[in-house]
Amino acid sequence: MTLAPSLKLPTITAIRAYSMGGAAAKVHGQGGGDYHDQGHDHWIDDHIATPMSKYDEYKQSRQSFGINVLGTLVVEVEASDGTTGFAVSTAGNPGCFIVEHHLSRFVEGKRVDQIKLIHDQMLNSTLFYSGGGGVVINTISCVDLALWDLYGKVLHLPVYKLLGGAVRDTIHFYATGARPDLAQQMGFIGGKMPTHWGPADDDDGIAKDIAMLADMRERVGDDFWLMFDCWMSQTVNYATKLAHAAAPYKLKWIEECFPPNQIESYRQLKKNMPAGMLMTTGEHTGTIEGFKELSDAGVDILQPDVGWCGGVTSLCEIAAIAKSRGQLVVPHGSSVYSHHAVITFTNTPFSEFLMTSPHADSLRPQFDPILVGEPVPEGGIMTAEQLDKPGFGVELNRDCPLERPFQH
Ligand SMILES: C[C@H](O)[C@H](O)CC(=O)C(=O)O
Ligand SMILES: [Mg+2]
Repeated sequence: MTLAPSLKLPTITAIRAYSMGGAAAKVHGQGGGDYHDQGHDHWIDDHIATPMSKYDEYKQSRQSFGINVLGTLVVEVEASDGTTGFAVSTAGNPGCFIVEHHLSRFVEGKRVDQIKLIHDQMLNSTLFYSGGGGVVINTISCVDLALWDLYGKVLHLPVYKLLGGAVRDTIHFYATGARPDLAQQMGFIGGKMPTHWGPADDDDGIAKDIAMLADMRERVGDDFWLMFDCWMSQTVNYATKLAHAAAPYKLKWIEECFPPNQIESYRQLKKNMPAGMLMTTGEHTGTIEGFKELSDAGVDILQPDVGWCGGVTSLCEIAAIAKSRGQLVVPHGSSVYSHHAVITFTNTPFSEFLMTSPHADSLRPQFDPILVGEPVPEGGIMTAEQLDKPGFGVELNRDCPLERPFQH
């Protein structure tokens, strides 16, 4: 078959990987693709419950145990017609090594539309060291996103149009941060707060997080959604007690109570949940098999991070798993990479906006400062028009302190 002349697509001539921030860098606390790499006076590092909270010395700050060691990974791909695409995720220098010395062989020389083939080759060739998740899958996700960006930029189409087009004109957002009451004033439909206490604090911990919820419910009134994000910090018993204590305050969902592979814990919690409250998780799950297991366990909302689950190519597969079960897929906040996908999903009625302003009191683009032109919801809403630019509609901010630690 010969393609129409206009459809003769260029090939990929080069892939380059850069890092910013993280433990290997001289400059820290900027944000970027590793949104946990913020300054010290930031809500996202203020005594949030984690699996490390059982150690007193790691209770106060997630940076103290290394949540920001990886830093930002930037992957840039260049086509034979001179077009470039790029993406960012969380993988820093280790990601740069994997891209330059391993994944580059599957990318260079392929046509810009061969994304699914490259995706399959990246996943299968890394199975012997990926463990089905973590920094390897973050890296593969970043390459996948860069390829979609390049494809859109070559065709002069936004990624959401390449994926089949928008199923709605707008995306409505809830906000994650320390101040749901301020998010309400900004037009968001709900607010998700981190829990600050966990099983090591026992009933006292539950009482303190419920006091925070009660105070927030008082501020926002009855109809605004409030949710808890538990960042893998709990046990089934603790999560069950917390969920029941939160029910009178109309907690909409309880998120990521356990580490990603504790499928049995999710199955148990689902059985114990108060009527009407949702159980959600998925941001640290890196395979479609993992999402199938979470779906089987009865998770109500699957929450893949498109930068950590295999990219847009995997996110579409995960959305299909959820759809086949009547479950929702509401990705973990990942800005444009998520917006372009979710506007095409029938089972994503709303999405997440992660507040990266230090006090969660103003709108700051999630991956600030690494993307130029990163859109933010206006009045809690984003329109399809805001996404109507080639690729993911953003450019790389070359004023950021990018390093290229490896070259092939
Ligand atoms: C606030 C949470 O601990 C985490 O930093 C972000 C997250 O899990 C989410 O947005 O969901
Ligand atoms: Mg979360």
